[in-house]
Amino acid sequence: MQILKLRNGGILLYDKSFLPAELADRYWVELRDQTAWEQKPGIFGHMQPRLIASYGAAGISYRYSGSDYAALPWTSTLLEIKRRIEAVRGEYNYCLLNCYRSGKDSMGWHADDEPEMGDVIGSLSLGATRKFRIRHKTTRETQTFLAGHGTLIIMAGTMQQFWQHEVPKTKMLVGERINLTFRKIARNESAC
Ligand SMILES: O=C(O)CCC(=O)C(=O)O
Ligand SMILES: [Fe+2]
Repeated sequence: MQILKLRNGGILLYDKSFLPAELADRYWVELRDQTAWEQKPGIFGHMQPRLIASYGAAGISYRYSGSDYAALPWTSTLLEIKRRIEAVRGEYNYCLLNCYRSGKDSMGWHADDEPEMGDVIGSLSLGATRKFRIRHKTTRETQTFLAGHGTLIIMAGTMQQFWQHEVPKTKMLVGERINLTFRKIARNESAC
């Protein structure tokens, strides 16, 4: 496990081989086959270039790219993975899953800095290896990490305030990748 201290108090934990291969294989098959994958429109009405699904505690929903995603109830696979990541750092009540079907699927530069979002986000990758890049919002300093089968990346500290991250498209022939981001979302008490 590498612990990187980034500019302005960002913290990134990187463990390339967090999961043993057999366990990563089992989670990969279960999540690929048992997740309620959907493709959703993004902010400009185009479809997002990936499939998504969200799971979590009862009553948790998450606003993202202008849409509200009510969490489906936790599955035993997701609870097992959540416990493993919580043993490293964080405490989570929500998981957003992304499926990148090929090198054409991607996620653009963003920060998960919504006010209701906790500052520790645990991200597990399965399947094809893709680049996960981070960029400082003002200095534009950039670092690239390889997120492969069983890689854990935890973003913590002030990372979402000062840094953005992306999964760029690639022209290389790559297979499917599933990424899970575990988050802690504050309940919206004043929902009307
Ligand atoms: O796929 C990844 O590694 C990143 C996913 C991500 O940044 C997000 O879901 O907000
Ligand atoms: Fe993100």
